Amino acid sequence: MVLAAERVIVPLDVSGEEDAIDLISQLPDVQFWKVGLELFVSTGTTILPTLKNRQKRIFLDLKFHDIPNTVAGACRAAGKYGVDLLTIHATCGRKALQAAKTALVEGAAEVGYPPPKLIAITLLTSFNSRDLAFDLKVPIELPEYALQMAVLAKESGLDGAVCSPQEAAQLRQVCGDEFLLVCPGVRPKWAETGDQSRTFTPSQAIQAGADYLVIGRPITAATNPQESWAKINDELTNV
Ligand SMILES: O=c1ccn([C@@H]2O[C@H](COP(=O)(O)O)[C@@H](O)[C@H]2O)c(=O)[nH]1
Repeated sequence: MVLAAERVIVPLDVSGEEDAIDLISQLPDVQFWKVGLELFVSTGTTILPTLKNRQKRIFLDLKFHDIPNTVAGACRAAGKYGVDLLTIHATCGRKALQAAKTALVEGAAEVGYPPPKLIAITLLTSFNSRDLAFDLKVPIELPEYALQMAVLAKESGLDGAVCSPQEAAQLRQVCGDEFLLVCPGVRPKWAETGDQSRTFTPSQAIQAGADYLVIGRPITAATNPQESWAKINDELTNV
């Protein structure tokens, strides 16, 4: 039996701290929250101690993408907040991924936190095959591209990858059981897809091998977020 509280991460994709705290209070069963670009750029780091004080786990999803020295500096700083998960784009390349991982572990250790997990974005879940081929001019099939990005992350010493649940089974098979797979692009049958292209339902995503599902708007934009959370939990308990 799968419990949403153990496997679902909910993004705080709002622009104000009050709205974020309101969501956290409305959904007391959510243990793992994602802080992404919208909230971080709007309000800075203040939500991080709020989450820690409530004993919540933190996925800091800032999707770093820069040269080795710069991502290393950002990761060293992020490690000092006591976050559990942090993202970087695999397309930063091997040297930047390695430098980022080393700096993140050192930053956390400097203030006595356990090492956070650094996971690589393989290919954003809003992309489809056409976007990859015609806009990015990548001349290989999408699943193979996502797999190669995950392999690069693993070879560079990262802890896992962010991938579409549609690619999770293949990544799991190639990268092994210890490699963390975090999957956005998850949509219950009753939810709108929105800007996500490569989606699976929550139960399909778990069956494909995802460790964590990131599910935002189907919960946070619902008239009754608690009811949506309960429906997702019901679906998962039957997996
Ligand atoms: O490839 C990616 C990487 C990150 N995300 C983030 O996940 C959530 C998804 O929210 P929904 O409302 O469930 O679509 C969002 O914060 C994205 O920034 C992603 O969707 N795809």
